[in-house]
Order: sequence, then structure tokens, then C-alpha cells
Amino acid sequence: NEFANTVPDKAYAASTSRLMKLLEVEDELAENLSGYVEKLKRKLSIVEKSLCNLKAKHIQMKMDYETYFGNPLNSFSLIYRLSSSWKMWLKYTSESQKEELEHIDEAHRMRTQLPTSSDLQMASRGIDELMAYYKLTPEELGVGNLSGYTRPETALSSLDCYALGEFCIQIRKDALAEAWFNASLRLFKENNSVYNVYDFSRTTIDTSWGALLIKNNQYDAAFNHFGQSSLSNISREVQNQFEEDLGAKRNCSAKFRLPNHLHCRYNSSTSPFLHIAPLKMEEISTDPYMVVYHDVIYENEINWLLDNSDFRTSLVGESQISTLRTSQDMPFGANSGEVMRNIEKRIKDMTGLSMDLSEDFMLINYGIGGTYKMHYDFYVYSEPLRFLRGERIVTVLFYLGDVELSGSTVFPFLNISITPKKGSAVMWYNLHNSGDVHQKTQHCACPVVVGSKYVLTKWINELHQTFITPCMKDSNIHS
Ligand SMILES: O=C(O)CCC(=O)C(=O)O
Ligand SMILES: [Fe+2]
Repeated sequence: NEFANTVPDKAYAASTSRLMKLLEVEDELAENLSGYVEKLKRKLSIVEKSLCNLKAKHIQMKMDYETYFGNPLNSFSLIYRLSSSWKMWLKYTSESQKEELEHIDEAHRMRTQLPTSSDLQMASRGIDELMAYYKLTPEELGVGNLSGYTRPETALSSLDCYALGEFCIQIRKDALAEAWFNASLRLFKENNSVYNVYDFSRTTIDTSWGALLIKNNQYDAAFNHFGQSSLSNISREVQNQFEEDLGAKRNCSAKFRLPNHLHCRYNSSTSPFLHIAPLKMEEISTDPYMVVYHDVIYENEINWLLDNSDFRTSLVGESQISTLRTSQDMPFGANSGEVMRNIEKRIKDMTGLSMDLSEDFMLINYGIGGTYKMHYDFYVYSEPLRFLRGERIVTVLFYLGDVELSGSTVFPFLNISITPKKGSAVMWYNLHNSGDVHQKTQHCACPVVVGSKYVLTKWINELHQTFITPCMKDSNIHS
């Protein structure tokens, strides 16, 4: 492999006698660190004492400040404190800092004696050889068990196991890498407080592990490692693979069966109007809640929308053509005519939600090969609209026509694929009841193979729903 010919700088891992040298180096480092600790401790006790003094004076002062300042010695003391002693105090802090920094500088100087990354490669390779020869597993090594010779005090740490996992990825032993990450995660759960000073957390392990699973096309397993942290921690390259493979390639041609415990019925309850004109409704998921309505937008409405449209290419910012969406769109306000008002009223009936503060309708038209790649409908956290209107709680997506081939809307984490059917609409919740974003709502519009696809979307925002939506305590549950 690519490391086989690299000669480690210090060759610390090459023999045990070289390792003795390293022990001396670590001794020196420890001594330096304990000097640093002593200085910090002394400083801490001085700072604490001064603060205590200051607070005591203030209590005395506030109890009866007239009497206090009636005494000229007290007045003098206050003036002196703030004019002269405060300056001395500042001088002390910066001088003591200089002394502390000497220890840090010394630690930096000692870096030349430390093992380098090629030493680490060599040591990792040593462990790997050992495992191969004696059939040892990460679980065994993790607890300090070398072929039955067990020394708990030599158990590896979570960070050690993680590093060995990363090494295994480099030497293309993916299954072994997973076993190391597994051991790392278990050890991390047992004892994570020691990692506060390092840039190492559960997310570090999950990110590497998840990226490895994506590389091996194990998308569902990978998803377990991302959860709330989304995919933003992994490299763009791996994210692209994930999105393309999972969304466009795998799921756009997959035929999902709808779960059979769900059912079709007439919705006559979300609003009083539905008692006399119920809507045909097909439940397709309960978590997140998702239903398809049939015959819910009418021929004349569809014609009006298409007659009044003036499509623009979807842009990012001012001028950049989006690569996320290859479509054209046009916004429609609810006040742009009777048709829009009627549709909005119907959405109120379908969802039971308030349309105050919701964004405009968006009419979208895809051409051949037109897609909307994997995305969430909820905002990115910094989105200013989120503060204005609240998060996008519900999406309603009307299909204004059939598409001859493909062009379905796919939710890979729910195994749901919806084929556009003229007059139908799909509605789903983007948030958990707690208000947290629901990661399983990630979806895409598959490329249109033959035909053209028209959809009308309405994103309903959270802010004015306070007295409408149920308030349930399920935060931290992200199934
Ligand atoms: O066109 C589709 O099938 C999906 C559209 C969509 O996801 C969106 O507009 O947010
Ligand atoms: Fe969407």
C-alpha cells in the first residue's frame, strides 16, 4: 500500500528501545504541564481572593452607603482602588499570563521530538498485523485483551479506536474500520468527559462511520449515524454520492409498496365545511404524518393557473442557475384572484391550519430530465424567513397533470414514491410535534423521463398555528 515505503522520521514504532526514548519525552511533557498547572492554580487562588475581597466591600457599602462614604477613609480607599490598584491588578494578569505562556512555548518546542504521522502509520500497521496473525478483534483490544493476556489498564481509549478505524479506511479494510468505530463509540459512551479539550465527540465518530457506509451504498445504516446533525458534516463529494444514488438512481426507479396498515377514507372533520363536502384522502405515513388527497384541485383551476403563468428559471440569489432544481417557477399570492383564494380555502380544509404568514404559492414546471434534488422543505437555520414566519410546518404539493414517465416525488427514508396524478395533492408535516425538524422528510423530485410536470406548492408556516396544532412532548424523539 501507499505507506509501505515511507520511513518514519523517528521510527519510534520500530523497536521497543526507541519507545523508551518516547517515555522520556512524555515525562518531560508531564513535568512541563504540571508547572503550568501550578501557575494556574496560584493565579486562580489570587483571583478568587481578590474577588472575595471586592464583594465583601460592596456588601458593606450597599448596606448603608451614606454612613460608609461619610467616613473619609472609605472614600479614599474606593478612589485608590479604582485609580491605582486596578492598574496593578491588570499588570499582574498580563505578567502572570507571560509566565504561563512560557510553558506552552516549551511544549511547542518539544514537538520536534514527538512522533509524526508516519510513526503513527507504522504503529497502526503494527496493530493491524497483530490482529491478522492472532485473529484479534477491536472489541478484545478495546478492553486490553491480547489473546487471553488481559490487562484492563492497557485498554484502548475511544480516541485510539477511532484513529485505528481511520487507519483501516486508508488501507481499505472497511469492515474492520466499522468494528473499530463501533468499539470507539462504545468506549465514548462509557467515558466521554476526558475529551472536552480535544476536538473529538460522538459526532466525529458518527460522521466517519456514516461516510464509510455511504461509500459502500449502505444508506439506511448511514442514516442512523446522522440523525439531527444532518449530512452537513460529511464532505460535499460523499453528500453528492448519497443524494444521487439514494435519490435519483436507486429510488426513482424503485416501486415502493404502501404500508398496509394505513387506509383510505373521506376527510370530513378537519373543517366544518367538510361535513357536507368530504375530501378523498389516503394516509401514507403516520410519522411524519403524510396523506394524499385525490381530486382536490379542479380542471378549471388548473387551466386558470397555466393560462396565467409566466415562468422564470429557478435561480439561486440574483443570477446563478440552480443545480439543485432544474425547473422554472412562478409565485402566486393568495390574493391574485378568486381561484387562488378558493385553493387556499381548500388547503385550510385539508390541513385545519391557518394560512396567515404563509409564503406565496409556487407554480413549478419541469422539463425533460427536470429534477429537484434531495432536499428538506424546512429552512436552513439562518434563513431570515424562519424568524419572520416560523418554520415550514406543512407542505402541500398539488399535481396539475399526469407525467408520462417518472417525475415522481420520492421520500427515501420513508420508502415512499408518489406518482404525479392530475388533480391530486400530497400533504405532509416537516416537523415533529415538538417543533423539531423531521429528518425523514427529505425528498426529491425524480427526473422527468417523458412528459412535462406541473406542480403547485404551498408551504405553511408555524408562527400563527399556536392554538391549532397539538402540543406534545416528544422533543428529542427523532424516529
Ligand atoms: O416536484 C416535486 O415532486 C417536489 C417539489 C418539491 O419538493 C418542492 O417544491 O419543495
Ligand atoms: Fe420539497
